[in-house]
Amino acid sequence: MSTSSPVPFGARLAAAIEARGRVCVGIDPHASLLASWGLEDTLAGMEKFALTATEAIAPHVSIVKPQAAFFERFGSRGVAVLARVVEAAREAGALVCMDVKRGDIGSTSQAYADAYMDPRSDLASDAVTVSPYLGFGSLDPFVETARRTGAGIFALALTSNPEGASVQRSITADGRTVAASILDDLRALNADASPLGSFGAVVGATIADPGTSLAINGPLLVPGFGAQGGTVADMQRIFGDAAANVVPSTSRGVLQAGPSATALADAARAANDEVAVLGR
Ligand SMILES: O=c1ccn([C@@H]2O[C@H](COP(=O)(O)O)[C@@H](O)[C@H]2O)c(=O)[nH]1
Repeated sequence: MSTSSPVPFGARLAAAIEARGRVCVGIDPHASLLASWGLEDTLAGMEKFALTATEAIAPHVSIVKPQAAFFERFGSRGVAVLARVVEAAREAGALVCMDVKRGDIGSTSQAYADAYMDPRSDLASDAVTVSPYLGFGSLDPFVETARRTGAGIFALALTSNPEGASVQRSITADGRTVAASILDDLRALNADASPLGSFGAVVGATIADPGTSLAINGPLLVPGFGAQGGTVADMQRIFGDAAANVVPSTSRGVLQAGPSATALADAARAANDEVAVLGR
């Protein structure tokens, strides 16, 4: 039996970005995209969309981000397709961030961590999005499971939707914003990590001034690039010196190029080229 420790997510992500670029492409089988691909809004249509997109895009990017909701809406058979997407992405050499935004009381969070981070589950991914809004400490099971399995987390800090600010920019009893306190907690988890910690934040490409340091020595998953209007210039403004740790994420911006596999691959490569400036 091997006793070697798993390579942490942060180190694996840093190497993947070096090899394949920093863009993350979301696998989001929206009903509207199925229609534009000429597919029916059925389980079979969703399966065709998700696997075509994953097989075309995953060989060209460091990481993909399936949005679980678009699979869950087809019930258990949709979740089975999600497991196949995870498998197909990994076979193509891409990391997988499962976008499920989970978080609950600690004992329930452990069950979510088992589902999405433990290799014994067919939904186990390299990283998972988590919600810290039951208190950062409620994420401990995700943190401990990540350390044990070599997975990572992305905690929602400053999300791309305009409604997020009403909670995330609220001032806590110690005078920090809620988002700043989440970022501080992530920075502490990443304190000794090199080249990159495994405990990341979600920060939208559509936000105004973050109002706090985004340097957490961990990855910054940045949705809102593309269809939601966020640009490379926005990311340079928002992230400043932390831009080197940014993983811009776009779903519809690439997926709308389908159903041609060649066009999807070209769109993924173009997105990668567009954001390459962030690391320089
Ligand atoms: O703050 C957040 C957190 C997550 N998302 C998710 O990212 C994609 C965005 O899709 P686009 O088509 O590129 O707009 C989607 O799955 C969201 O649930 C986000 O947008 N903002």
